[in-house]
Amino acid sequence: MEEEDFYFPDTDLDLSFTSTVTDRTFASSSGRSSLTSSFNDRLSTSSAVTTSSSTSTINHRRHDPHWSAIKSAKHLSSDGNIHLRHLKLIRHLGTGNLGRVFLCNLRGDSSARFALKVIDRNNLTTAKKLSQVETEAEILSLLDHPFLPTLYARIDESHYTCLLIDYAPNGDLHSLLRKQPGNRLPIQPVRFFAAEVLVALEYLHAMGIVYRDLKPENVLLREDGHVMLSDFDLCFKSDVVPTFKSRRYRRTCSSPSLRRRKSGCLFSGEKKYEREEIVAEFTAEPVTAFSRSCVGTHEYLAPELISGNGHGSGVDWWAFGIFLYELLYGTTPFKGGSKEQTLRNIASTSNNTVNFHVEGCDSEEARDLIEKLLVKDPRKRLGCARGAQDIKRHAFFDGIKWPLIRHYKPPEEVRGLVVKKSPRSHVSHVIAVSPRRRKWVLWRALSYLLRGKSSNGGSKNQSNSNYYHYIGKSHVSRKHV
Ligand SMILES: Nc1ncnc2c1ncn2[C@@H]1O[C@H](COP(=O)(O)OP(=O)(O)OP(=O)(O)O)[C@@H](O)[C@H]1O
Repeated sequence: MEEEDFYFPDTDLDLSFTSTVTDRTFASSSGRSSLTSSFNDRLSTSSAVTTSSSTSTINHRRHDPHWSAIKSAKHLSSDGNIHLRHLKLIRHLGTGNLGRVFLCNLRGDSSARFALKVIDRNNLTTAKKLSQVETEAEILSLLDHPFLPTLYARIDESHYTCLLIDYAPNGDLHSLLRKQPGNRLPIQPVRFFAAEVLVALEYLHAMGIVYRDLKPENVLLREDGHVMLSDFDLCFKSDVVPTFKSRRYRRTCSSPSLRRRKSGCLFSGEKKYEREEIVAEFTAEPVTAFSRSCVGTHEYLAPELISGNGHGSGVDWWAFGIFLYELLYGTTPFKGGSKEQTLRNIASTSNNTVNFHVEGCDSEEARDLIEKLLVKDPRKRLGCARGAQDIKRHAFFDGIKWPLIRHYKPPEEVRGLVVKKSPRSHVSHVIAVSPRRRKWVLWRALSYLLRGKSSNGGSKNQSNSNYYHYIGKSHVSRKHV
């Protein structure tokens, strides 16, 4: 497609957003819309972004080309703010419930590309839609995470509200799924995408934000193949009381040397041992979150959302279960012939009745995790008590070094995923390793680090890059209601 330039007139903006050059690759292809009826949740915090380009530059990514471009443009602006006249629209990326999204860059600086979400407030006919715009702007202004978009500027000019955010050139996961045989992905790419989404949800929950619209359409893919959750207009926010607790948990181990170890090791049979570990855990779940609004996308709605008796952050863990199922099986588990039937199927589900009689993944761990997430009673659902920690510990994610998650290399075997190599990707793949192998890898890494320390005077940077390098080499291993 030929790229066209759109120039913002300095005074009148009315004609600036009427272009219909659409990049179909990025338009949502599912037709699954999110429910927005009875949206009435109010955010509890005051808006952090009220004027144009007021987003703070204390962001840890201030040295990246996007922030540098923003800073230069601000210097050139007489009032120190970004205005629409500073932006050059390149093409239309897609249209959503609230507005249109354009690819753009700053005039005179094509090194950094952005997505500009343009909302014409004159077109928002209801108070509910206006409130959704404010919700999205407010949530975006709070985010600072590699798997979530950064808000570089909010621009309020004339009757437009524009949000300048990260551009994700690899489209969305739903479109990617449609390019795969059977509309499903192999287990390793699923582990990769699911792990990143899990970490993004964990961060949102720690900020007191309940997402409520998880679906492959809202998981965008960055240039380097890593995920970026989008669409925050259905979120709601509550308080979080972070806790730091020691917890005992049992792990199955097979090493015979454990037999000789102290009381923490429970003998259970000839070769298998259960070891009790005491782990200090940080949990920050919005446990007091409560809403009665029925919002989301039919196939992803949790039973408590449909019943309308009130819901909290557990709806995101239910949706995470549906998300995993869809990536692995190419469909959703409660899908009916109509939206009403889908809702009836979800409402009538009882615990442990997920239908796995469809062609797709045969991983027992995956099925077990999905079953534990798709539990009707939110009090018994995995993730609802201690948040993402419990899900991260599930065998499905065995072997993932969570602190290194953003350094994992995106899956290369996925058809249609064009990944630009990033210097950050040191760790080769998200491959499951046995506890024994993991211990060996850690032990080798430790001795490698110690050796490095004595020979290079203990340079921190040197040790870290060696560690990543070492781990890498040793193969650690649809619209609204
Ligand atoms: N940061 C981005 N980078 C690349 N494409 C984007 C970006 N944000 C949105 N898009 C594309 O623009 C389209 C419209 O996005 P938008 O967020 O406005 O609405 P939506 O995702 O369809 O959801 P809703 O209607 O619920 O708001 C999306 O389908 C997506 O493909």
